Amino acid sequence: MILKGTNLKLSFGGLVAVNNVSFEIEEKTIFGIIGPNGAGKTTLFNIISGVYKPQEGKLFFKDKDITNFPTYKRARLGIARTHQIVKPLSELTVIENVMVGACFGKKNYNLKQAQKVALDVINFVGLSTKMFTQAGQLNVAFKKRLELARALANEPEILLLDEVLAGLNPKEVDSMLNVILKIKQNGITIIMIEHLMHAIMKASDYIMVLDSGEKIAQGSPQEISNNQRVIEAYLGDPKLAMQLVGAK
Ligand SMILES: Nc1ncnc2c1ncn2[C@@H]1O[C@H](COP(=O)(O)OP(=O)(O)OP(=O)(O)O)[C@@H](O)[C@H]1O
Repeated sequence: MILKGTNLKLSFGGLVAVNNVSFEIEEKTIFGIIGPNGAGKTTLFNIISGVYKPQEGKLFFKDKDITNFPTYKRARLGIARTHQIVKPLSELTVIENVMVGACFGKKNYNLKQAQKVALDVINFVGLSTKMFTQAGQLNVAFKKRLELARALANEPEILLLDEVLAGLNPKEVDSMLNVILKIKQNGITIIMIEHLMHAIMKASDYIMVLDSGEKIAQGSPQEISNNQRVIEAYLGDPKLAMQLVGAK
């Protein structure tokens, strides 16, 4: 077990965004998180990465209680994330952006070491042709790869991917999925939030389903796509419900 949450709870005023959520994530697996809009997925990511402190519950990284650790300490432990809205440093080139990631990661790299890590990661995610392009000039698909590269440059043990497939065309989705599976093969544990049902079903070893802040199911992709409660949760969004049933 690399990450464990117990009875996590976080409210915004009267709204309980994450309610009594517990989970255990095994090392070197892909753990998918799905749920309708507003289910609490991003809030849970923010609790895991340390942006928010839960009002109740605890978070453990390899049995170490990290509930009160600030974000930078979690990054040093090896927890890195991408953001739903990609935020590159637009004026800087791709390689400079990734070097920033390397400098703030697990190890205290100097510039030369950071450059080496950045080059490796840029090759790995397929961004080498864009290395000297200003980040602000990239299209969405390349910006998503850059976001992934910046997180990988932290040399994480756990990588949190927040909708890295959103806005990509089917070919780009396939290509990004291949990168994600390669990251897993390299021994990194991945926790991913995704609305694209067939993609998360294909990639994940286990899936946790949230609805209105609560965990309503957890299981293999096949178990989840057969789960009556999950299908009902998605009925407010018939298109997603059909994808879920079709994703069996
Ligand atoms: N900073 C905040 N202040 C107040 N309410 C918030 C805040 N962040 C999230 N919420 C609310 O908490 C609930 C859960 O939001 P969250 O973004 O975690 O859901 P989500 O499952 O990630 O949704 P989506 O799939 O639409 O991204 C929503 O009702 C949202 O409006």
